[in-house]
Amino acid sequence: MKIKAPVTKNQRVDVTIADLTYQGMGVAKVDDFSLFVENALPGEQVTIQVTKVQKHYGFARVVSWQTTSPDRVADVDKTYRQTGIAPLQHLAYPAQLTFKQHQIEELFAKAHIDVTVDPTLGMANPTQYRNKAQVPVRMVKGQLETGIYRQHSHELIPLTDFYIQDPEIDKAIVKVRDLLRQFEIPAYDEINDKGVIRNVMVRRGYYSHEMMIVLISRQQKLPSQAQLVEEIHKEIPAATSIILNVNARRTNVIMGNVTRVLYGKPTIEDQLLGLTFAISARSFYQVNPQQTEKLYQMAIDKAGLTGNETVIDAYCGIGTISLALAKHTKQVYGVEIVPEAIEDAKVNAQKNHITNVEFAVNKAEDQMAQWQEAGVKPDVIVVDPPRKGLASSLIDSAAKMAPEKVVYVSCNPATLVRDVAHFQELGYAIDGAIQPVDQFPQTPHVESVTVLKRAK
Ligand SMILES: C[S@@+](CC[C@H](N)C(=O)[O-])C[C@H]1O[C@@H](n2cnc3c(N)ncnc32)[C@H](O)[C@@H]1O
Repeated sequence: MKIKAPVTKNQRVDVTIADLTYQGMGVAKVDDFSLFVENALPGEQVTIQVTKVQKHYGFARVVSWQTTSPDRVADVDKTYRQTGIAPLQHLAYPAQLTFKQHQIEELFAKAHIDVTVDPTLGMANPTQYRNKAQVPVRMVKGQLETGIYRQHSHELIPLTDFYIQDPEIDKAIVKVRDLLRQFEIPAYDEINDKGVIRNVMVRRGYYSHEMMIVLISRQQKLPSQAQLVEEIHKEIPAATSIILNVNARRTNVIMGNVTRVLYGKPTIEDQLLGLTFAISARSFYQVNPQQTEKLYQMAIDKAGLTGNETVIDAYCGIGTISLALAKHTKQVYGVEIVPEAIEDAKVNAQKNHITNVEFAVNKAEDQMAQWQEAGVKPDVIVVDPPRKGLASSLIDSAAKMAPEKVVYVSCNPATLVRDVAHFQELGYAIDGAIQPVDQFPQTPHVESVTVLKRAK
């Protein structure tokens, strides 16, 4: 049945914002037809102008506010919202934390699963927290620029202060940008698939202050490579690792498969919970180090280890959770799909003199099936998957191994709910409250820890 939208493009309407989507957009209803409105908060009375009408919903922008929410932060820089750096910046931080808690509650309620969600653990200073930046390099108005894309586009907005990033990283990006200009290294031209330098990635150790700079190039070698590297090293002495990554493909994936050390070490080091970790360019490492310590401690506490357990850490990255758990238990098995991350994990076990861990490079779902067939009997399984959540077969294998507990570290409550429902079908139930931890302030992303316990 064709639904006739009650509004047309460019029409102005007075509305009260009814809700906030999980992406941070205000929701206005006109005769039950939803309009998504950027920079609008629940309760606000606004005049909106319709910008797009689709079959079942539309989009609008605020023309004027008649009333504003008590949770509104005034005078925010709209670039941070438009680029997706900080889509929730206009919402006061305590309200952001409540928004995240409610998001988990709502998603479980929709699935008819009874849960308690504790208040989100936030940060004292919820800005400048990111330890990693990946910025595109493009020509804008005839000049090489670094910045960020406008949301849902490939239009580069030049930027030097990224607001949620470690300011030392922002400064390093500007220095690299200036050197790229000085050596006249051509920026990548996406439309014609020409040019050289595509992206710059910078990662900085929160405790170590070591910095890794990765130049992502379309070519095997950069023009003036030796001089450029020498100058980067001179300008940024903290850069203990300067890397070239080659990505010659026409793709939105940032890194290619070839990684070459141009200066220093292939890894930088950082510490978490008193352990030292080597991190290579292509390995995952949590972006908010202060909150990561809280998150991991929460996962360790909730695992309730006595020292005698066998634990599986699925999606283990460079072994951060595995090694933090290893100190509290008998044996840990970790699995991860990225080979470089597992190389880091093995080095990290040695660095921290930890011998009761075994790491495997594999798809977690395949490795879990192999462990199950081999008769591994974990007492606890920790999972920390990417946003798409757990493979269904992983849950089946996990349940067959009958661990007492599953500790689920999730960065996406929607897939968490789906996976919890599957575990419930296999005899597991949520134990205690779900704990959200704010890993991504100013953004709508929600991280949490949930414990599932096997029915006796
Ligand atoms: C959210 S990260 C967690 C990593 C680690 N636990 C940490 O806290 O640093 C998810 C990890 O899963 C890995 N991954 C993605 N798909 C996978 C799969 N099918 N099997 C195993 N690992 C996978 C990614 O490379 C990434 O390291």
